[in-house]
Amino acid sequence: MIEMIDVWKSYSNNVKAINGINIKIKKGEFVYVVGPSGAGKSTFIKMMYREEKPTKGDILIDEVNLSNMKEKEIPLLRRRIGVVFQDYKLLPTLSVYENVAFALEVIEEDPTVIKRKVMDVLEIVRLKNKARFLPSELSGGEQQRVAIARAIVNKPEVLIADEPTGNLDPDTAWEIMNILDDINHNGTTIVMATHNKDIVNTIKKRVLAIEGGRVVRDEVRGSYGYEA
Ligand SMILES: Nc1ncnc2c1ncn2[C@@H]1O[C@H](COP(=O)(O)OP(=O)(O)OP(=O)(O)O)[C@@H](O)[C@H]1O
Repeated sequence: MIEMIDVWKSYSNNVKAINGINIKIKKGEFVYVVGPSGAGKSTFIKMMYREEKPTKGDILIDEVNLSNMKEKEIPLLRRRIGVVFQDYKLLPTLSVYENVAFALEVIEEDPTVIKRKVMDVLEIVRLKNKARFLPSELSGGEQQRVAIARAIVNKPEVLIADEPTGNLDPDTAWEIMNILDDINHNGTTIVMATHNKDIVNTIKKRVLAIEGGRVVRDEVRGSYGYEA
């Protein structure tokens, strides 16, 4: 369902971040993206939701080619792909409920449908009881759970996570992983960049290791392979 064919990415400062990547990710897979700092993991991930455009090559999500996608088509793509970041990126003046509902309001969903969908998804991340809270009134793990709820409320086919446990203590990181694992078991494809050695070595999944903008390892039930 996700395919990269001979993908290259140079930034305007001439940094060559991705240097010829060919990969296929099947529907329902869970893939860890690992590698040293500066290896190109974030760039690889950003190209999957068209935050960055490849300099060369094709990126296909099902039949849609992101490389020649028009700007006006991007919002439709973002409905099919949920994204979670290390720093949550919640809107600070909106409540938990409003942060999640926002993703549906922008697509003009019916208000009663919005309410049902938001409460359903807050149930999945176990935050129904904090729906009226502001992000600043939540712990880091709770904020990340809101961000996950927002990312999955549109029922995307793919969930992309860039270091989702990077700011969290080990126990909270495990809690987030268990939620991501549940979401994956319900059929959502997950691609997650991470530096968390314990998680990668314990919850075994496919591992793509990137170094110098190339895939240097692709293992079905891989290990982290670097010192933490
Ligand atoms: N917007 C940008 N403009 C110019 N260069 C960039 C930009 N973003 C990333 N780079 C460069 O591209 C290379 C790959 O960066 P990237 O953020 O993809 O690595 P990473 O593997 O995610 O690193 P980390 O683990 O530290 O987050 C680095 O040399 C980085 O400095």
